[in-house]
Amino acid sequence: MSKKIPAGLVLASASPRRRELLLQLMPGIKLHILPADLDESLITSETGTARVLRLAEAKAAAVKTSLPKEFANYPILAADTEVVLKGVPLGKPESFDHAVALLEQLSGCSHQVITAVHLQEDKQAQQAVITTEVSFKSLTKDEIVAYVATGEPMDKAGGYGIQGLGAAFVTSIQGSYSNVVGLPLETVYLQLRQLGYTVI
Ligand SMILES: Cc1cn([C@H]2C[C@H](O)[C@@H](COP(=O)(O)OP(=O)(O)OP(=O)(O)O)O2)c(=O)[nH]c1=O
Repeated sequence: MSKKIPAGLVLASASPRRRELLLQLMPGIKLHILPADLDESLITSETGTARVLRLAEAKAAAVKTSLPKEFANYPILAADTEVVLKGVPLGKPESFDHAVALLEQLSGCSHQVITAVHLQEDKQAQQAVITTEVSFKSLTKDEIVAYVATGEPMDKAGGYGIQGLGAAFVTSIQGSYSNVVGLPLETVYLQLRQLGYTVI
């Protein structure tokens, strides 16, 4: 059977984690990284699921309009990750104190990490939202402040990174690990297959 492998892929993301995860799935792929410059401020009435779907689709649409000619036929992959606590999307920390406040809310509780993935090829689009349940141990103020001082929380939804020092706070996880880091690989794999591509 002949394999259909994409000649290249456009990753509509500034996230180094998404780049690394995608290369884990497709080590030889020619990647064109084109971050979308969007307003990602929280809309208070919007659910987490609606938000991640809207943003993942908007990121793909934004880069589609500015693609250099040589990448015009490549599939476009975009994603958005959000941390949701008791139904409320938390966003990313806006300051040191905000990061401390977010981690105080996550302390001793379970929350959901949701990622929407949008894979676009020509007029065909694959979309999915994946949820992972994550539980945190109870945190002291001192450990929260020391963690925020490392700088790790600042560019991450919910103010922590499970792939970094943040792992020290996680007591359990139910669902996809790569989803928490920003790109659920089992979903990207399925979406690529649905477009007819062979990955493995
Ligand atoms: C919860 C959690 C989030 N994150 C990251 C994944 C995402 O990169 C980020 C959520 O913000 P996003 O807006 O989804 O992504 P981004 O701004 O980093 O990149 P882009 O929009 O250009 O694609 O939080 C971790 O790296 N580890 C974690 O444990």
